[in-house]
Amino acid sequence: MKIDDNFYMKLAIDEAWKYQLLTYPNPAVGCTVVKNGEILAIEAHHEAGEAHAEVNALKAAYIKKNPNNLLKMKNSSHEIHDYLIKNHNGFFHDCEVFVTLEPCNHIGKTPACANLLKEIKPKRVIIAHKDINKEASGGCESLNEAGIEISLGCMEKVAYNLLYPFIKWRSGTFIFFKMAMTLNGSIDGNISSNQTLALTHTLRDKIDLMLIGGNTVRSDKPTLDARYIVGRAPNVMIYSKNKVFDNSIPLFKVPNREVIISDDLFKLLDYKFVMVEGTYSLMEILKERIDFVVLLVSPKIRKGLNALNDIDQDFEIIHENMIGKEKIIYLKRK
Ligand SMILES: NC(=O)C1=CN([C@@H]2O[C@H](COP(=O)(O)OP(=O)(O)OC[C@H]3O[C@@H](n4cnc5c(N)ncnc54)[C@H](OP(=O)(O)O)[C@@H]3O)[C@@H](O)[C@H]2O)C=CC1
Ligand SMILES: Nc1c(N[C@@H]2O[C@H](COP(=O)(O)O)[C@@H](O)[C@H]2O)[nH]c(=O)[nH]c1=O
Repeated sequence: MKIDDNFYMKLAIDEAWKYQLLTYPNPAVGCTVVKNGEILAIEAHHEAGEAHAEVNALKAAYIKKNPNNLLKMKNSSHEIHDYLIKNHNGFFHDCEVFVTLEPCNHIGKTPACANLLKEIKPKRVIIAHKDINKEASGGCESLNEAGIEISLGCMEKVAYNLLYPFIKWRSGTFIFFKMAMTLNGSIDGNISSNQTLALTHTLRDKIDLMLIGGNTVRSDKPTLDARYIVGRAPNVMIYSKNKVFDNSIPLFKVPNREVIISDDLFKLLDYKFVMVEGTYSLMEILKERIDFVVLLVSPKIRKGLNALNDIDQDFEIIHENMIGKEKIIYLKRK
């Protein structure tokens, strides 16, 4: 394996994927800090409002070499920026910072990363993808003006898939289709581990709308809340022609949530971030509208409902991660 810019950037990209979709409305971003060939930190942005990937990585890199430093106690992005600007003492001058997205150049919920980098002056900043958000872009120019060497476009195509949800929800609607299955394709009953269910519930907590099929509501009698993480239950649209449901089904009883029963899929375009929980009937209907399929694969083989359907669709695997002992696979339609 060649240890080059692509190698370090891939580490940053993989770290960012661990938080894919969880950073909404922000993009998922990762960052690797390398000092004279030694990897000091591989970090990511975890959640909107929290520190950006660069800030987490610069903090971790500094602490790696200064383990008992006060910086350990600083958690907010503002505190970390302030501390590093005042105390870096040239620590980063021989560092290379690999970041999957152009460092932000504006003060939003957190201070500008480009400003922090200008102050601590790393040897080089390597960027995979330009920021498409006009408000936050301009980081490259700003670093250039400060005399910091920039390399732009390292693994840009791979980073594009990472950035894709952000690109879609900035300009319209991002729709992903989540499906849990066993290794042999069974989709009924309890499939996922508690850790994977917690991820599903974290996603439910983040989205603007969940879409679910009419039959699923009748057969599963679901709740569709975010109880595993004590989060916010999403608004739900039940895709239905029939439109007749027993209103004792738990999902109708969850407080502070809207339930729409509709056969109008154009309604999805009123929302920015939509999760579909479904299987093959719904996938067949929605396949042209779906941006990502997120498959949660449990390492079990068992008797159950399988893929007996008419769907015929090829996909590209754009990423895969483990969640505990289960696998999460991200797919894009070919
Ligand atoms: N493993 C997993 O992750 C999941 C498993 N499941 C399971 O999989 C099974 C199948 O689910 P899934 O494949 O998602 O599909 P569903 O059977 O839930 O969805 C299809 C529904 O879409 C509605 N529909 C179809 N065509 C139209 C149309 N032209 N206009 C309006 N509404 C329409 C119908 O609702 P109506 O009949 O009300 O008209 C139909 O019942 C479920 O029964 C459930 O048990 C479900 C979700 C996730
Ligand atoms: N069984 C299963 C899923 N099933 C989905 O969750 C719905 C039930 O939600 P709730 O009533 O809130 O628990 C069900 O109708 C289907 O959409 N999802 C997963 O991630 N993993 C699983 O193992």
